[in-house]
Amino acid sequence: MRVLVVGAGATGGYFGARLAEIGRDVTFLVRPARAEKLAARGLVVKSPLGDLHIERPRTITADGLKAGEGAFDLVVLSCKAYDLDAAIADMAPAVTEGTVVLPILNGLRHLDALDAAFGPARVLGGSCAIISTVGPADEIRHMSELCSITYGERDGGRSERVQAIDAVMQGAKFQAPLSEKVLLEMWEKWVFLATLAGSTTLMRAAIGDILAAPGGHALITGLHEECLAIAAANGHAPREKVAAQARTTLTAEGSPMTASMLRDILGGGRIEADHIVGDLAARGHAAKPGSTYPLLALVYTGLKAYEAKRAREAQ
Ligand SMILES: NC(=O)C1=CN([C@@H]2O[C@H](COP(=O)(O)OP(=O)(O)OC[C@H]3O[C@@H](n4cnc5c(N)ncnc54)[C@H](OP(=O)(O)O)[C@@H]3O)[C@@H](O)[C@H]2O)C=CC1
Ligand SMILES: CC(C)(CO)C(=O)C(=O)O
Repeated sequence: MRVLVVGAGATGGYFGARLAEIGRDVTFLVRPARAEKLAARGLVVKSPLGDLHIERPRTITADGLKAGEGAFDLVVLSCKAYDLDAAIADMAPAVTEGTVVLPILNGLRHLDALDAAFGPARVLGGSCAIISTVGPADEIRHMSELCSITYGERDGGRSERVQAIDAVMQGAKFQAPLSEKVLLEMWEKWVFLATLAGSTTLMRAAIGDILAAPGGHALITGLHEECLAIAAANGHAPREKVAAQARTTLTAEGSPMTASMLRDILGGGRIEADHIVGDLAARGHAAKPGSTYPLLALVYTGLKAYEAKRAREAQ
C-alpha cells in the first residue's frame, strides 16, 4: 500500500516515521522549506518508545506531485486546520479513484472541506492521540507514551479498505484501533480536547496548576459540561464511561497535562481557535437556538485576543 503523509510535523512526522520504521511504503508531502530540512538532517524522532533517525525520508512537494508521482492508496492528512485549503489543493493529484483519505486533525469541520474536494466516499473518519511537538532542531519530540490513530468508515462497518489499512498500521509503535464508531469517537475526542485546550490556554497553565487554584476545578468541570452538552445536542453524546474517564483525567491533581494549543501559544505560533473552539460553540448554538456556553465563549474570546495580538505584532 502506497501511503502519503501530508505534513511531517508533530503528528504526521511521528506516525509517518513509525510506519517507515517497519518498512511501510511512506512518502511525506512537504512544503519546500521542510523538504530541505529533511534532506539535510533526516527525520529525527525522540520518543520514550525509542528514538528513531530516518536518514533519507522519502519526500515530495506539491510541484513534484503535480509532475506525476502516480496514485497513492492512503493519504494521511496531518496539517493544522488553518492550512487545510492549501493542503487539499496540494494533495489533490495524489487522490485518484481508489485513494482513501484519513485525516487526523482535531475537530470535525475539515470533514466538510474534504468531502467537498474528494467526495465523502473517499474520506474516512479519524483522529490521533499523542503529545508531541517539533523541537528546535526540527526533531519530533514525542513527550509521553500515548500515541494512537483511531480511524474507520464514518458509517461504521469493516470494509475491505479499512482492513487493508489495519494490516499496514499493525506492528508500528503506535496503537491503531479500527473503529466502527469513529464519528462518535471524534466527538468524544473533541469534547475532551476542547476542555483541555480551553482551560489550559485560558489559564496559561497545566491541569494540575489550574486545579491548585481557587475556582480551577469548577472552571474545568464547568467547561467540560458545556462541551458535553453541545455534543449531546448534536446527537453525539459521549458514552458515560468515556465522559467519566475524561473527567478523571481532566481533574487529576498535579497533572502536568496541557494541550498542543497551549504549546503553540507559548511558542508564539498560529492556533486552530475557530476550528476547535469556535466551531464547537457554533454547533451548540445551531443545534439548540438560544443556548449559551459562557465558559466556552470566554475561552474563544481569549484565543481570538491572542490571534489579534499576534497579527498586530507581526505588522
Ligand atoms: N501535536 C499534538 O500533540 C497533537 C496535535 N493534534 C492535531 O493534529 C493536527 C496536526 O497538528 P501538528 O502535527 O501538531 O501540527 P504541526 O504544525 O506540528 O504539523 C503540521 C505540518 O503540516 C505541514 N503542512 C501544512 N500545510 C501543508 C501542505 N500544504 N503541504 C505539506 N505539508 C503541509 C506543516 O508544514 P511546515 O513544516 O512547512 O510548516 C507542518 O509540518 C492538528 O489538528 C492538531 O490539533 C492532535 C493530537 C495531538
Ligand atoms: C488531547 C490531546 C492532548 C492528545 O491527543 C490533543 O489532541 C492535543 O493536545 O491537541
